[in-house]
Amino acid sequence: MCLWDSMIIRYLPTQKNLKIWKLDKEVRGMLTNIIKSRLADKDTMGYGNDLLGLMLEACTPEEHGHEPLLSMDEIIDECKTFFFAGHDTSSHMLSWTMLLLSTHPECEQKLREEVVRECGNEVPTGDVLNKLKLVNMFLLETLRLYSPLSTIQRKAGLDLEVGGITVPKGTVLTIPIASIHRDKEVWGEDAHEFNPLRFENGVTRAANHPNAFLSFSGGPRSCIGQNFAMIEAKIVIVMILQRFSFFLSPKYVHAPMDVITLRPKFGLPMVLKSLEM
Ligand code: HEM
Repeated sequence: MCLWDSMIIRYLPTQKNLKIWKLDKEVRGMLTNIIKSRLADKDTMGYGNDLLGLMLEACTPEEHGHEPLLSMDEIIDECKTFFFAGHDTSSHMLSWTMLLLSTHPECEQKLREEVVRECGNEVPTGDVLNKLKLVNMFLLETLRLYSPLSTIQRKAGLDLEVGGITVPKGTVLTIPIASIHRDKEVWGEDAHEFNPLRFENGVTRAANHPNAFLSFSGGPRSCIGQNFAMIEAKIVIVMILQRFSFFLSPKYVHAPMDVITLRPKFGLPMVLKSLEM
């Protein structure tokens, strides 16, 4: 198929396109309704103290004396970006964390001890989260072995040379995060093994190269939500460890599947037991 054909096909009413357009219309409709209700409640409730609220505030011409900085369509697109970039990535990180916790019961116990020591049965505060070194190392090791994004791409903006190879301007480079994360030359002989302690001295000292850990990418276009994602994951894991012991259901089939994000193909059936009983 030539480039022209592949461009044209996006506009034809194929079954796939009809589904895409229908879903896009639904998502846009949903977001438009949320935005409309924020605008309607503005005088009594303000725009809201979340990202959408901040965007709406920045775009209010009457308050800033200029044209809106973002159009309604752009605000909707930003909402979509944040939702899709932040939802599946975080939820799959949590799935893999639960898998590794249940297959490493000795770690589960150590993490629970840390959680009980630092925050008892309370909901963790920001200060407490910073003290959870083992939980942090566990999450990083989970991300290393099961990075929600297995590859990212970059387009060379100019002719350049990488590792002795000439890369012409315009070349699309795929950065194989999953392979780099399991490379013995980078992580040592135990690269394929689960060992959270490798992160004992921080992310930059865990491998032979300071930027070897790439789950959130690196540089100026790295993940803008990485701190949020780590805080969110820590809170969830702490609250589960406080309440439940768990093990993997015999029905679990290990089949990581890479569909934009890396997910367990057949889900993650688990058996949870309340610690209060
Ligand atoms: C474990 C969770 C997450 C992982 C593994 C992850 C991973 C990544 C990676 C690898 C990139 C770079 C993509 C590329 O260059 O092609 C990225 C970008 C991005 N992420 Fe995340 N992310 C996570 C959570 C989040 C959350 C919670 C949010 C928002 C609340 C978020 C928002 C974004 C946005 C907006 C970008 C684009 C940044 C830009 O292009 O400047 N991510 N993420």
